[in-house]
Amino acid sequence: MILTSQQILAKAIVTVGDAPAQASARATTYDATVGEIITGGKTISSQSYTLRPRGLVWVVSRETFKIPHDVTGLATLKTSWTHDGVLALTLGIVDPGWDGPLATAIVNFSREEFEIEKGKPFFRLLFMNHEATTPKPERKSVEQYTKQVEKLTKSFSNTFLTIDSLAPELSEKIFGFISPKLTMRIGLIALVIAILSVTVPVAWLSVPPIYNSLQKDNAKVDSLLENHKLHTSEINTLKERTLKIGTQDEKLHEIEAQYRALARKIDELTSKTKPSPGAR
Ligand SMILES: Nc1ccn([C@H]2C[C@H](O)[C@@H](COP(=O)(O)OP(=O)(O)OP(=O)(O)O)O2)c(=O)n1
Repeated sequence: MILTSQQILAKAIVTVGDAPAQASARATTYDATVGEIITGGKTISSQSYTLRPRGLVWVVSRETFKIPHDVTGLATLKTSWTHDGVLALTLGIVDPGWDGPLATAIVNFSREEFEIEKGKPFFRLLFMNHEATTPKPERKSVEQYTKQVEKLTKSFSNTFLTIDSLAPELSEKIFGFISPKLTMRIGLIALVIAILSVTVPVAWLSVPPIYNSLQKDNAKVDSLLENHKLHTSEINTLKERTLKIGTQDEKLHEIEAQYRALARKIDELTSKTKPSPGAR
């Protein structure tokens, strides 16, 4: 059975300091309020704390919860905080026998700053009545619990990773660390790699066709050279033949000339030996 706020008061579950808690504005739950705000191992002394985006802070409730043996509590963050992009890392069960405040780590997941004010509600507590149990009592004062949280937050980050706000910080750190000269060299190397990544595959694809066509061209050149050799030898044979014909022509001319000379002599002799018409 869920306890009503009157039943919560009647069972004296909630106390603030030594005084019993005021009546809850809720019908069946109790709103725990911000008591101490702790970050980086220290308790904040001011009345409020501005939780920046990605910021993480611990909150300890102002109230102490003394849970009877027949009651179990359930703590959850106020919905309006969740709607503002603020979440609690530890919610959960409050066991029978627990006698102390409650605490949680609050993370700002929003892009806006979030104001945490002491005395303002942050947790909603639901209590359920059941058969009596025999739990081991666990008592913690607000001071003890605050000291305990201070100790654990010394080794706790006060920010939570949020990539969009982390990216500018990281790039600032990286490019602040790397000199502009080195940045330029890295840029140039990246450009060369980009160009190679485009040209190498293209070259790789076009080399085999070019190689094949070169081989074909070489074969053509070889066959042309062979033809040229054949033609050259044919031309030489023809030249030799022409020369022979030339010499035969000359000899023919010579014979003709001799023949003509002989014919002339025969004519001369004939004319000499022929009796003149008056000599008879
Ligand atoms: N936001 C919360 C939730 C619970 N508690 C308290 C009340 C619980 O009874 C006690 C133990 O809670 P859990 O059982 O959830 O935690 P553990 O299992 O780690 O603790 P343990 O093993 O010591 O019981 O812590 C708290 O201080 N703050």
